[in-house]
Amino acid sequence: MKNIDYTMYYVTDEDLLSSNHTLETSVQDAILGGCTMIQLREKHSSTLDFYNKAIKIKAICDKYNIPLIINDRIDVALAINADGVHLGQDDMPLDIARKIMGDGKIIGISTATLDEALIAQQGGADYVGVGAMYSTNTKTDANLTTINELTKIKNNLKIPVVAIGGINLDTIPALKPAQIDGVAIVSAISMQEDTVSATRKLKNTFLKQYQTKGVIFDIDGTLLETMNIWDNVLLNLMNTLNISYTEDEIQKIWNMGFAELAQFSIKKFKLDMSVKEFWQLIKKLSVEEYKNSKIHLKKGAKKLLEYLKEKGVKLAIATALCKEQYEIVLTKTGIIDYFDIIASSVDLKMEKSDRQIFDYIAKNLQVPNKNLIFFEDDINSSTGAKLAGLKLCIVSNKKYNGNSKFDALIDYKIDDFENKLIYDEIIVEKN
Ligand SMILES: Cc1ncc(COP(=O)(O)OP(=O)(O)O)c(N)n1
Ligand SMILES: Cc1nc(C(=O)O)sc1CCOP(=O)(O)O
Ligand SMILES: [Mg+2]
Repeated sequence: MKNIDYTMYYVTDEDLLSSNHTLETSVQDAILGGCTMIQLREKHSSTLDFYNKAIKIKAICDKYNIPLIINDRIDVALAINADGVHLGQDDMPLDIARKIMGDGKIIGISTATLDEALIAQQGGADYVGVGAMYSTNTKTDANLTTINELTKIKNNLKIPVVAIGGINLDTIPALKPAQIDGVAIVSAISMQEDTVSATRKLKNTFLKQYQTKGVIFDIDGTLLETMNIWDNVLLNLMNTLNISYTEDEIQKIWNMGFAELAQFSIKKFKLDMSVKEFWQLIKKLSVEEYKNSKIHLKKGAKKLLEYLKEKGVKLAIATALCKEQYEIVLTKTGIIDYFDIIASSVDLKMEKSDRQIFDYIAKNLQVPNKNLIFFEDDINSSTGAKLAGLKLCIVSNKKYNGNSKFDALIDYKIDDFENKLIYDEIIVEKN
């Protein structure tokens, strides 16, 4: 099956756009706000206009690697090589559409009942759009369906289920019992001036309905108070190499990854060493420091790990430390056995700014991405988690300056693990 994220599915309607937007800016901003899929729905355009718009929207979707679905028109979908088409009960029959489109394309089918949904699945649909959940001015001829029917559909289908019709910040929480794969939205995105923020709020509200079934922790600065150790590592690094960073540079260093620090230092001090040799030196110095120093867990960390284990929540680590480093600190602090998987970005050659490492952890834990939360102190290392559709909780750490560009990605912010918010809202849901 095609690996598509249906979480936040923006269905366009040019007539509804807020006056500060064009179709293109609206789609681009929805994507920046976390929309995972776009449907171009043009009910009044000529074929030429539809085609021209589709070409432009395809370029935006390709730029961000977001799937583009064309509403109703198989010819337009094929002409622009869209990812798929969405068909209603009165549109082209599914079997014919599949013959024309081929197996590689996504075909979504509108359904209002379990019977329709089962027929769509049997006929080879890739997903179903279920609605209208609530009456809506955007499509006045849609039959209403209930949350109960939606839940039945989700429980009886293997293919993804998205809800449509009157979905907004107020109605999303009611969808929770169905635990569907995503929401398809027109007006609650199109009509907003601040599309980025509106989309983000809708997505976060939707993601909150997923119970946390797995928690991923970063190590340095998040689970462990190891930042003073890294002060010493930096000092020893400067002494060993006979170099000196300015105060300003030291501030910036806390926001850099190891590779970036190596490249920066080698260039600045014209060091006669490779990035690999620089990393080996840091590794050696940090291993010494980890071995010789007292290492403290962040306040409340042990209690939280015990609590999560008892609740059957899967636990993982995503760290930039390699095995030799993390084994020392996790063993010294007595927490190494809590984790079902420890993923080192260095050992796996995957960046935390990329979603790959989070997809890897989710697969190994056998927990869907939507049910995972990532605790991290460095926002720069958190973009991958958001790209993978995880919830994100930042554990404040004074060493990191933060980055306003990424601030909007944060779902929760805490100072340490004693914060009641973790137990009352982040991990345990209040019904
Ligand atoms: C995701 C999704 N679900 C349902 C629809 C409605 O399709 P349809 O019934 O064909 O109505 P129109 O959108 O064509 O007016 C949809 N477009 N997307
Ligand atoms: C396009 C569409 N299809 C529906 C269905 O029930 O199949 S409801 C709908 C319109 C959804 O718009 P809004 O998010 O503004 O309510
Ligand atoms: Mg249609």
